[in-house]
Amino acid sequence: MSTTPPTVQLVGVRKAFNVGTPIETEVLHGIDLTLQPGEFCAVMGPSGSGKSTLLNLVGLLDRPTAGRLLIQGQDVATLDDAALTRLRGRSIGFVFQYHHLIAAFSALENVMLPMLGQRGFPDPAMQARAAELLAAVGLAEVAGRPADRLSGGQQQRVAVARALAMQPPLLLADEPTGNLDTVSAEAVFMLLRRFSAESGTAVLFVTHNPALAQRCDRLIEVVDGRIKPG
Ligand SMILES: Nc1ncnc2c1ncn2[C@@H]1O[C@H](COP(=O)(O)OP(=O)(O)OP(=O)(O)O)[C@@H](O)[C@H]1O
Repeated sequence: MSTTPPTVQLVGVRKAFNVGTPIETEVLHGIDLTLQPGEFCAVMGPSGSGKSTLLNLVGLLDRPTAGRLLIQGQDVATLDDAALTRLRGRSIGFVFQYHHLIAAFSALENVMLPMLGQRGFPDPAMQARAAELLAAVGLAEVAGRPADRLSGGQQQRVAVARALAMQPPLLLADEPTGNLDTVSAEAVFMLLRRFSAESGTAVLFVTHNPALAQRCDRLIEVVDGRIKPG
């Protein structure tokens, strides 16, 4: 019998940074966390508690100093940097507070970028998929407009469409609604919720907004580099 592995599993994960040889400072002190497919998990915690460090590890942008990290059952310690990059491109979408769109590119071109990264050349199917995603986030009318001529809320919705382009099993959202007004924040949140429910994508959603956090499937709190028991 085959069972689907958790999308993310951390066992005793620690992260220390070198802050001048030989001084190391440990920021995460043994994190245990399991995220199942389709689970939408809010991450809260004071500034500096280690939330972004945790997301960087789960997003394969950095490696733990100790402990085990598995993505869809695969222990990432067994992967070299090239394999890690491939796994990240295939499996993980990112949405940040500041969306990092390419200003001069149209909304459509920005959404096509991850697909281009995988294929290396544009094709009509890619364009159709990007247009479909923009329609799904309510931006069909502005698909051809350069990113820097969109409102903040529209830009963040483009960033969400871009993150979903590869249909990743895991989405990491670091304060994606942090710089948005209430109406735009609600639209982006609902979009992420809907996408996760429809596609079985597991989501880690860092937020300082307790009202949004309460509406997630689960809420974890990171305090001083540990997940608060609760
Ligand atoms: N590359 C690094 N080198 C040294 N220390 C680091 C590094 N990255 C993060 N830190 C430290 O790790 C701690 C946790 O930082 P982190 O950015 O993960 O917190 P956070 O919970 O995401 O905060 P915020 O809510 O303000 O974004 C902080 O004390 C920070 O200074």
